[in-house]
Amino acid sequence: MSITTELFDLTGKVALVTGGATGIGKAIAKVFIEHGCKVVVGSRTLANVEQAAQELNTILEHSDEIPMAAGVSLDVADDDSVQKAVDFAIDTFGSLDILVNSAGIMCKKPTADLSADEMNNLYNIHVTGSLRASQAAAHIFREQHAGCIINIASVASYCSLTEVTAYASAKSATMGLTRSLANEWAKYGIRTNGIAPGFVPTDINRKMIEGTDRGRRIIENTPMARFGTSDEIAGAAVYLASRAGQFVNGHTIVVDGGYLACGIGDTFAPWAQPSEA
Ligand SMILES: NC(=O)c1ccc[n+]([C@@H]2O[C@H](COP(=O)([O-])OP(=O)(O)OC[C@H]3O[C@@H](n4cnc5c(N)ncnc54)[C@H](O)[C@@H]3O)[C@@H](O)[C@H]2O)c1
Ligand SMILES: O=C(O)C(=O)C[C@H](O)[C@H](O)CO
Repeated sequence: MSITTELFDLTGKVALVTGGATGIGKAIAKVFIEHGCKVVVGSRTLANVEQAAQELNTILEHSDEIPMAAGVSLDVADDDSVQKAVDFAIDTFGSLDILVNSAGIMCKKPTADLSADEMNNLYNIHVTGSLRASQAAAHIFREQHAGCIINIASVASYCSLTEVTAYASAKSATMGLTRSLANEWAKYGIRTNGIAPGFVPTDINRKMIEGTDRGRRIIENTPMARFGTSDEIAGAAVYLASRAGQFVNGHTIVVDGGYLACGIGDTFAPWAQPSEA
């Protein structure tokens, strides 16, 4: 094995990926397996995670004989369910080294109509859900004085996007959670970082951005002039989880095709665009 490969090698590691049956979480599970990591994918519907695990087990030759993936029913809004998922990872693969908090939901509506319940629900899934899973995993990480937590934030952690106030608030808090865990838990050998993806059409946002004016404006404001793919987000997770990222702690890496860097003041303000006449 070359030195370069070893730098990113995850052989012998075990990861739990919340929301790992679809989208970005599933892509992270896939690239982890390609780098030697065993992965438990967790999501609310058992049939979905079992199907995802079955697919993930076909990635590597012979992985059906030595399974690299397993699925567990997981609701990050429920303490017991989160603890059971962590226990499942230990029972199935013998350890837990990496937690990826990718579970998420969207709520799009004008802020004037946003209810406190909707706001709290988004916060509960994205922020408190990540806290629950991180606390459960940290029991294991502290015993072994090693562990890596990766929280999936968003470009919405950094800038305003129209009519996704609950989501953007929760994603901003995700970055705060990341910094706090990085600060408090480094002494236990735990590193906590985040990834802030740009716009990737997945179940969470496809209807909002594929073939819509909103999507067109996003692409116009992205220097690479396209949406990203889940696979393009996943590489950052390998970097953060492997020896390559072993001194990185408390940061959120933006992977957005240049969206945040290019000046997005007019992104969602069509009334501010110069007239075509
Ligand atoms: N797609 C994007 O453009 C984009 C951009 C930035 C950040 N994100 C974030 O990336 C993460 C993954 O989203 P995605 O784009 O892959 O969408 P996705 O809808 O494919 O993935 C979200 C997953 O979370 C699961 N989930 C929802 N509630 C859950 C709960 N209570 N418990 C357990 N699992 C639950 C869903 O079933 C789904 O599998 C989310 O946190 C999302 O906010 C996505
Ligand atoms: O605001 C939009 O149009 C979105 O699609 C929101 C994205 O899904 C959001 O940035 C994902 O974190």
